[in-house]
Amino acid sequence: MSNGKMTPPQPQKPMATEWATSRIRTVPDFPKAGIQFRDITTLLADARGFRKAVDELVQPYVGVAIDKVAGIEARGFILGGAIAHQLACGFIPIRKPGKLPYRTISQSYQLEYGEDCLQIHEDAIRSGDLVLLTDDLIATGGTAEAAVKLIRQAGGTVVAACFVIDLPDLGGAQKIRDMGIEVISLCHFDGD
Ligand SMILES: O=P(O)(O)OC[C@H]1O[C@H](OP(=O)(O)OP(=O)(O)O)[C@H](O)[C@@H]1O
Ligand SMILES: Nc1ncnc2[nH]cnc12
Repeated sequence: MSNGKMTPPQPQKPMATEWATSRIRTVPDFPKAGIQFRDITTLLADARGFRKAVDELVQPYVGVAIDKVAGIEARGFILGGAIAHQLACGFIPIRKPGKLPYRTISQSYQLEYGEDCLQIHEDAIRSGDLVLLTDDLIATGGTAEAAVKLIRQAGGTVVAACFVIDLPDLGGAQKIRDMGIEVISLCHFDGD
């Protein structure tokens, strides 16, 4: 300050996304010690919260050319099904290994708390399909990155990726933006 006076503390404005964060439960030390698990089941169980979450995830893509919504197992199925219905698009499940019955393409990846693999049916996407990717949460971005690689390998173009929660300190959203993909999220938790 040039006049030497201290700025008085400003009242914290409620975040625009307070409606979402207030409906998300944090479970400490799940599934491993030190992880603050952001649990969206409490948001999903709330009729207004679930509807608003889906409406806000859909809103930027109304009128945008999208052929398919791809949802990542497991919570991405719940959101992705609703988003695909609202956008009148097809839905593609991106699943954990051994769950899809037909021929698959696989991609392994690192998690915040371990390693895993995702699969997609090799014929789930037609060449040139425009795909909206969704999941409940993006942390390190390893899961979403693997999903993007699968969609691209199958011949699709990822138009955007949308999440309820971003953990920005883990850098995942930036990782996906660096792949040339628009990322939106409804709320974020800092310090994870
Ligand atoms: O950005 P990342 O660091 O990759 O983490 C994000 C992923 O972690 C969670 O799923 P989880 O792997 O816990 O699987 P689940 O859906 O079977 O619980 C979440 O639903 C995302 O899919
Ligand atoms: N902190 C977290 N909460 C919920 N899901 C997650 N996936 C990776 N990190 C997570």
